[in-house]
Amino acid sequence: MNLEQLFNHIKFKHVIGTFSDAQINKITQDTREVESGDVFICIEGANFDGHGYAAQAVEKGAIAVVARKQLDINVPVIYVNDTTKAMAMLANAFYGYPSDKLKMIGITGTNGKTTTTYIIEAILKGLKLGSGVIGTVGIKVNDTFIPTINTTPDSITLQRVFKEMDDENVAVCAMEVSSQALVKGRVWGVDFDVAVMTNLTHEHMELHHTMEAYQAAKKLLFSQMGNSYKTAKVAVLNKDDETFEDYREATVGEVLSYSILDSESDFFATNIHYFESHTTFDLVYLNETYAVHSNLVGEYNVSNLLAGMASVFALGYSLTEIVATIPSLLGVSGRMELAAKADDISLYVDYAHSPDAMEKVLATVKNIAKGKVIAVFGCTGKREFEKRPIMTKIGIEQADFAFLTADEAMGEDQAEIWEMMKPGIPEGATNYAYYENRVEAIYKAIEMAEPGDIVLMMGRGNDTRYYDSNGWIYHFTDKEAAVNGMNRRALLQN
Ligand SMILES: CC(=O)N[C@H]1[C@@H](OP(=O)(O)OP(=O)(O)OC[C@H]2O[C@@H](n3ccc(=O)[nH]c3=O)[C@H](O)[C@@H]2O)O[C@H](CO)[C@@H](O)[C@@H]1O[C@H](C)C(=O)N[C@@H](C)C(=O)N[C@H](CCC(=O)O)C(=O)O
Ligand SMILES: Nc1ncnc2c1ncn2[C@@H]1O[C@H](COP(=O)(O)OP(=O)(O)OP(=O)(O)O)[C@@H](O)[C@H]1O
Repeated sequence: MNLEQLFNHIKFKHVIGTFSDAQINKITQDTREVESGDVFICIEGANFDGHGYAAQAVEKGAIAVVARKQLDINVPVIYVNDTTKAMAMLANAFYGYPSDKLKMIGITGTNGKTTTTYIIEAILKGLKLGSGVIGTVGIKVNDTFIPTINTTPDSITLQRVFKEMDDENVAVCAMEVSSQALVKGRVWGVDFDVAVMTNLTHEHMELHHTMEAYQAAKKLLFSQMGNSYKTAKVAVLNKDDETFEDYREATVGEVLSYSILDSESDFFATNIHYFESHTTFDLVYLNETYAVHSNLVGEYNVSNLLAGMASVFALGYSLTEIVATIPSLLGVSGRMELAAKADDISLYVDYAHSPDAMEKVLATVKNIAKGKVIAVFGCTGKREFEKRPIMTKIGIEQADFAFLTADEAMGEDQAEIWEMMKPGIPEGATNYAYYENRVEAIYKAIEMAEPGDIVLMMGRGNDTRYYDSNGWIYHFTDKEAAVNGMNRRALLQN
């Protein structure tokens, strides 16, 4: 594709300079990635203004630059009034509108997005369909894994990945859509066939400031889904969540509701039985009952399973076949994952880092523990300060004993984080201890555990990168600390 062909896809523009016939190598918004033959797009970000990098992009071989502000450079400049919108339009055009060719499921909500994408992936694999996943854990194109920085990447990365998915015969892509991505236009031009809402609770206030703004941000996924009945669009909505009516009104698509409380919902889970390592329930859809067996535990995962099954069903696949695939999912990495088990003590790692997720996972663990529930958790640095006492309170009130410690401090002073956690300690509570060092907290929790107990490490899931108070970044996983802690316990006992 040459410059003329690419920029024909933008209606309102002012071009300074003359386009050459050269083929475009790629489009990018980052000078650190610029190669000869690229088109560079200037984005005004949170830290830098891309316009300041335009000259550097030309030095590195950019053959055209898209800008909003006046530039003095010796390659054609395409002026537009919104470079982020232009970036989404150009990325779609450059990669040939690949999301139109895939079946796209977008999942939003505070908690449960990652889990739901992996439920969908397992169903797709069970149905022998090519599958794509995009989210917090990374990108998967069938079985090829690609690491990412963002839960929902920028529009260029997205379109490039969709193209790759299409080339690799992916039939359905399940992607997490963060509220930040919706607000910042990262998913502009993504043709979702199905949009899913898990739930909405207090999170990400550093960006949205109020719950109303946060709810409005997530609603964009539903209001942006194609306003046409030529291709079927479906909104899969959680009837147990307060957003249900609001989001139902926002979409022109057909709605499939799901619930574990309301028998009037389309996908209704009843007769639910919770076991230590699996869950069974009856799925009722239009008076037909399907027996579901899942290796995921916890009430919240029944909701996630309903969302996952409804999403694939919305694309036209047989519900009987979908239900038959559910046992194939053994678990989701870092989400209630058994990290170690010995002496009848089970150690789980989980990604709960919001008050609601903590409540849900602690309730689940209390349900299955034969003995005590010993929790280990902290609060992330540099964000969501108001969550800190709330999480502290929940952890101490719900666990039999809570080891409070550091999560990723992200360069913030851990002593400061702890000061903000302290007001959440319930009056008179004695069932907690604070160890600044997370490894020490995990070891102490393991030391305390007796047969029948569960140690639950929350907040980090399967994260491998740890960014501490001093600004140092190094490899650290809760799972490895748990295994080492169990070995240490065995040594201490002998
Ligand atoms: C605050 C925010 O949203 N930041 C995102 C944003 O970066 P930014 O606005 O800070 O960009 P910037 O660093 O100021 O740079 C501006 C422009 O100059 C360019 N530049 C910059 C430096 C240089 O040397 N050369 C150059 O060309 C940059 O490429 C960019 O185009 O655009 C980047 C590219 O798309 C994102 O990777 C980055 O996400 C950062 C890593 C981030 O932490 N984002 C969070 C807030 C986020 O989006 N989180 C959600 C998930 C949340 C959840 O559900 O838990 C997510 O979807 O990941
Ligand atoms: N439906 C749900 N409702 C409430 N809590 C949930 C739900 N599903 C999972 N959780 C809890 O939230 C944690 C994170 O789950 P998951 O990674 O699936 O959510 P997410 O929406 O992708 O989160 P993030 O946006 O932080 O990446 C889990 O480890 C579990 O403790």
